[in-house]
Amino acid sequence: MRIAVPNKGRLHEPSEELLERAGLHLVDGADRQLHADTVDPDVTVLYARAADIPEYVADGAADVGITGLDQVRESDADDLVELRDLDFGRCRLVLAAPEDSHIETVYDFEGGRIATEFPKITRRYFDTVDVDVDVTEVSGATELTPHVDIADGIVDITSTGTTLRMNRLAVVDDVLESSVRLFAREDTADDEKVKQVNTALGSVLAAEDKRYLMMNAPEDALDDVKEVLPGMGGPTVMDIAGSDQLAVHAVVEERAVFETISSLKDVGANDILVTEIERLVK
Ligand SMILES: Nc1ncnc2c1ncn2[C@@H]1O[C@H](COP(=O)(O)OP(=O)(O)OP(=O)(O)O)[C@@H](O)[C@H]1O
Ligand SMILES: O=P(O)(O)OC[C@H]1O[C@H](OP(=O)(O)OP(=O)(O)O)[C@H](O)[C@@H]1O
Ligand SMILES: [Mg+2]
Repeated sequence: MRIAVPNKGRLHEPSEELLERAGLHLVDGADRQLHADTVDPDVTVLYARAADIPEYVADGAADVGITGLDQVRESDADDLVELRDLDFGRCRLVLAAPEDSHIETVYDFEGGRIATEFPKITRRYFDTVDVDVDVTEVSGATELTPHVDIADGIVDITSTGTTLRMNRLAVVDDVLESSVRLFAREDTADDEKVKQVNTALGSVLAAEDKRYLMMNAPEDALDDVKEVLPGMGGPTVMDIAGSDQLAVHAVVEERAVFETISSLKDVGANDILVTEIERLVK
């Protein structure tokens, strides 16, 4: 089974890190630039440009791919199946125009020119709103084009909004919300190995906002402790040899940890440990 992963750019490192955390450790080969083996002899990694990954999966060069939804939508590939939102590379594709222009809505672009790295998504968007524009494909620095009279507006990626602001551009409309997805072909989506990889990646995401709490508590405090712990399926309770205390373990939401610890102390729990969870397979 081959996984296509971005070879550079901002998605490269987080994609590799996610595979590592999922237990699919990469084994260094001489040609790590092109592909890599993993600890699972049946799973290899193919490195490709983020924009080429949907095609690689569609053509069968890889069985699953990791790249932005924007890239999947911009590709010609149509038999791709999304398996999971991997929850990084979050950004928006927006329609933007110079702040000092008279453009306020998409309809003000009628008969105008749009520059973008995403011509297909852009044409589809303008078709949907039934506005006739001339779409010019550029390969970068899209934000500059309205200032050099190449375009009246752009469709481009934004996340913090810094680049738009720096180029005195204002958002006119949202075109697409994107984040990195794991996707497959229709004919690979149900493969056993594909499912295993999907489960492994999902287990990392499921663990991310959870913490494992361990504590000791006097026996007569157990009911109160249980009351405080919202844990999945209730806490695990164990006897401690030679002690009248119990050991209590539970998984809790990360954002509830602070409050939970105060409440646990109030009802008599002590020696409370909080640890991260690497993976959580349900
Ligand atoms: N500012 C951003 N914030 C969040 N995600 C982003 C941002 N810019 C791009 N992305 C996501 O990352 C993907 C790849 O962008 P990136 O800039 O890393 O690659 P690239 O520009 O295609 O790289 P290169 O041109 O160097 O090969 C985009 O398709 C999008 O899904
Ligand atoms: O809203 P912001 O946080 O400013 O992010 C938006 C910018 O990020 C991306 O560029 P990137 O940094 O990937 O550079 P690139 O043009 O070389 O791809 C994108 O093309 C925008 O220009
Ligand atoms: Mg970029």
